[in-house]
Amino acid sequence: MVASTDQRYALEIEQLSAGYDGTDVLHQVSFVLKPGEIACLLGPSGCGKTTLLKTLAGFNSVSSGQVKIDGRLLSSKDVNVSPEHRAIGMVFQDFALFPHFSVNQNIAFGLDRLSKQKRRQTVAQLLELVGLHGFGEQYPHELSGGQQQRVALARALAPEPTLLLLDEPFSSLDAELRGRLSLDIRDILKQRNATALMVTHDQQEAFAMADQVGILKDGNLQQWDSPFNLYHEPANRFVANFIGRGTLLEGIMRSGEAIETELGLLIGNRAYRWPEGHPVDVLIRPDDVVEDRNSDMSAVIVGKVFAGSSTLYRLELRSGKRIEILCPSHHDYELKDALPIRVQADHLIAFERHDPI
Ligand SMILES: Nc1ncnc2c1ncn2[C@@H]1O[C@H](COP(=O)(O)OP(=O)(O)OP(=O)(O)O)[C@@H](O)[C@H]1O
Repeated sequence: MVASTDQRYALEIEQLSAGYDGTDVLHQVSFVLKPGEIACLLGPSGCGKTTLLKTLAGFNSVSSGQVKIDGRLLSSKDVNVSPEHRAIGMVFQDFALFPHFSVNQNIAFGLDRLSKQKRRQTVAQLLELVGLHGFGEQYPHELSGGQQQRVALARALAPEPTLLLLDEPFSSLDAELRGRLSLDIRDILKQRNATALMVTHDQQEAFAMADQVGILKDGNLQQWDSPFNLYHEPANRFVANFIGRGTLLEGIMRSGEAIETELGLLIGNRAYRWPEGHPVDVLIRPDDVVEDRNSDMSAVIVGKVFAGSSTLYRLELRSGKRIEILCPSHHDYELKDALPIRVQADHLIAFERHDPI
């Protein structure tokens, strides 16, 4: 095994390509996780999220690149440390608790090396941590889905793995429970200073839980960044469309930071790299547009989704292009009303448009 000179990272993935039967599904994926960081992988179905977790866990071989955990080389073309020697914990969507073991026995499963007393102590601490004090003698079938998932987490954390992998751990739970549990689990992981990588389909969940989020498309990592940056600084059109809501509006550069669009001359508050006259597409998010009774620009309401404290309106512009706007829900409009609007954005993301107008 090769010891890394750089011990700052819990996980280092460098130029990793891996797949099945000689065909790569992941292509030169690189990112790092610091100790105690939580990251999520997002991407369309089939993009390779689970394959990446399986490769990190040691179930898939690597065709090129390498995986290091805590500075230890675990996977490369010539090295493949077996799953049980990787110090990795795993939590999957179907919990996979042992049905004939009590909660205590499930959590103690990977703790053979500890003395009986230490084992009992560790299990009690973990039960407390996951909010299941007093449930130790119960069996999995006597617990709710959320409680079972907490036991699965406690079991995975018990041997103090260097890295925890979670594959859609909340997907079989209802929406409300997922929301609560994801925040609880973030707190639990942070209290343990655990380093974790989670696959999810749910952007809100990823944003709520993760310090870093990776966006995969066709096995290629598009961006590895904080949730804030993914939303506000998407690296390309794919990320811009995939993350959050928004519309790409056609525009023409009028100066270093001004773009003419059908919503008027927009000042992007950033230096773009294109010359005057260059065609671009500007990303307009629902929070970039506000209602403004003094504006002489309006758009027709063609859709309305009430969401309690706010309402999302879909508006049709003169060109037929649709944008969305988020309004406080006490500002109530009807379909077909003309809503006066103004673009109010701190900064605007634009992409070069290759097609001539
Ligand atoms: N055991 C396997 N053998 C061969 N190909 C596989 C195997 N498992 C997955 N694949 C293929 O690898 C690609 C990536 O699959 P993977 O399960 O990693 O995607 P995913 O992003 O996790 O998808 P989802 O979001 O639908 O769970 C897909 O094209 C899939 O068909």
